[in-house]
Amino acid sequence: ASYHWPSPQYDALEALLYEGKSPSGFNAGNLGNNCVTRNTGRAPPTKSSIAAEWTYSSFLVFTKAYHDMATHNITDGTGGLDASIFYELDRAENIGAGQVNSVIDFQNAAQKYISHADVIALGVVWGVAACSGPVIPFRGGRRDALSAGSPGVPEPQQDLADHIEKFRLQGFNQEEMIELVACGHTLGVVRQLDFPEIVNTEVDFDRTPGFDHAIVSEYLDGSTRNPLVVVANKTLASDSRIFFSDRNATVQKLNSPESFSRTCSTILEKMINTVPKGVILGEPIILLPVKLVNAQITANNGQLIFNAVLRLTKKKTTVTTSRTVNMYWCDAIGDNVNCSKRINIASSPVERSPDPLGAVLIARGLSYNTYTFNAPINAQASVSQFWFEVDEGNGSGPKVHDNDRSRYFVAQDKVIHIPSGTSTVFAGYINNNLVYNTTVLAAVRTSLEVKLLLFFLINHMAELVAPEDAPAMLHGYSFYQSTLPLKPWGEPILNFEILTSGVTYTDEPRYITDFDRNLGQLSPISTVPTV
Ligand code: HEM
Repeated sequence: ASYHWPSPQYDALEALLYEGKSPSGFNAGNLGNNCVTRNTGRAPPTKSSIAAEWTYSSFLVFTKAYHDMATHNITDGTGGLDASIFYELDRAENIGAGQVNSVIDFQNAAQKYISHADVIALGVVWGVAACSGPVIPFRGGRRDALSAGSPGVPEPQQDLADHIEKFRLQGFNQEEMIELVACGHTLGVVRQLDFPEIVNTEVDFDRTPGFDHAIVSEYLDGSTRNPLVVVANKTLASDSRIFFSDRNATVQKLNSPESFSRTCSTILEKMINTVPKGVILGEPIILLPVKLVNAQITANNGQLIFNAVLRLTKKKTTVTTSRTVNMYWCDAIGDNVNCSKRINIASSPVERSPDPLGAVLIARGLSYNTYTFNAPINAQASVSQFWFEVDEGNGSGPKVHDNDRSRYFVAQDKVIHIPSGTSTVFAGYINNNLVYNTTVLAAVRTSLEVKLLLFFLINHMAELVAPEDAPAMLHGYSFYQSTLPLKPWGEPILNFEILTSGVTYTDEPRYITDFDRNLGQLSPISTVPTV
């Protein structure tokens, strides 16, 4: 199946996987810059520290992903990677306060198109890629459980037969069990806080922070400090029992960079794709070379604007200095409807490179640029279809990107979001959580009789009303406003729903801040006659 716009779920999963852009609006792209192997403790609750939290969260979530998946039972097909972990945190087998924090962070990251379970699976892909491991293929479509699953997480004091049986129930044979434990324990530590009978501080499973075969090479050459091997009380030496359970045959096979990377990619893919019976995962999410990131009608300083953002990927090594990108569009109403007379053109978009890159992009040696158009339009013309032309400036001529000839379109222009009247203001703390007041300004076509106008912000909802001190006129539109106190996590994302006499219009969720940054610079526009 090939990609065709609009595919909002694919777009959301693709952005999260490759750009590290969370559906709750938080940019987790910094994951790619770090392979943090120690949980240094929960950072104080400031906005800037959220990024740091994510860095180790993705890593901690790696453990959580296994713990979540461990509820799978091959006999009846129940359990698996289904985010049931949220209901299981009070179990002894899920010990570890840091882990609870990381799960709550990830809980907030899910949204309309992405389940919590998909975010947990992504944590594994990110965590491994950020630590220079393989890029595990990722599919979306996991479904969230509504209650706890059956217990199944192995614990160090259990004997070998017990562990073999637990992994068998999860769908892994003995060799796969050894692989999974080695691949999991190449990252991270055992903490005194959680396991005082094993360590009296924090001890790494191996000496290298990266995702590599040191976990098995150190074990095989006898230099290992792995707490689950060298612990004095041998009852707790579960890694030792597991690795030696086939006389080291499997760990020996894993003892090279290539075989470790290849085997771990396969076994971890199997782990994140272990889902309850009946859940069907989608195709692997591939990086889109050409992607429409955003398209909406909006306004600034009384000017109606058609805002569109195109994303183009490139190899990090290829520098394209002479690339030009133009946007073409047709009017939706008036005497030039659907380009009956003229085609509109916007040029010189604002070009941006990502800051910073997501882990999976770095691992793939890829980067991207976005091209933001802000074309001034008027309410009597609006926008129907649009498309792009890209010229790399290398003599090969312009290339049309028109969504496989069906072109892109603006979903609706009835209710529009006005970024300049939208703000989040720090309001204080509630139970150690930051609280912001979020004010949202929208404009609605004056011709519509509005019965109810709602906006949604993460899990919150509020009604918008005409503001007392309305901003300057916007021809063809009237303003509506509301303020909502909420505990945001990352950067808020919003969408509107408007009930008029007869029809309900809903717009797509958008990131407030993403969009704010892009406004202000209008694109030069021109027209050519339709031939
Ligand atoms: C018999 C099976 C297993 C046992 C007994 C076991 C036991 C443990 C223990 C005791 C810790 C220390 C946790 C802490 O101090 O908070 C740990 C950490 C960890 N385990 Fe396992 N584990 C097993 C299998 C796995 C598997 C299959 C994976 C993933 C594929 C995995 C991934 C991890 C990771 C990434 C950490 C480090 C977490 C961190 O640093 O925060 N483990 N494990």
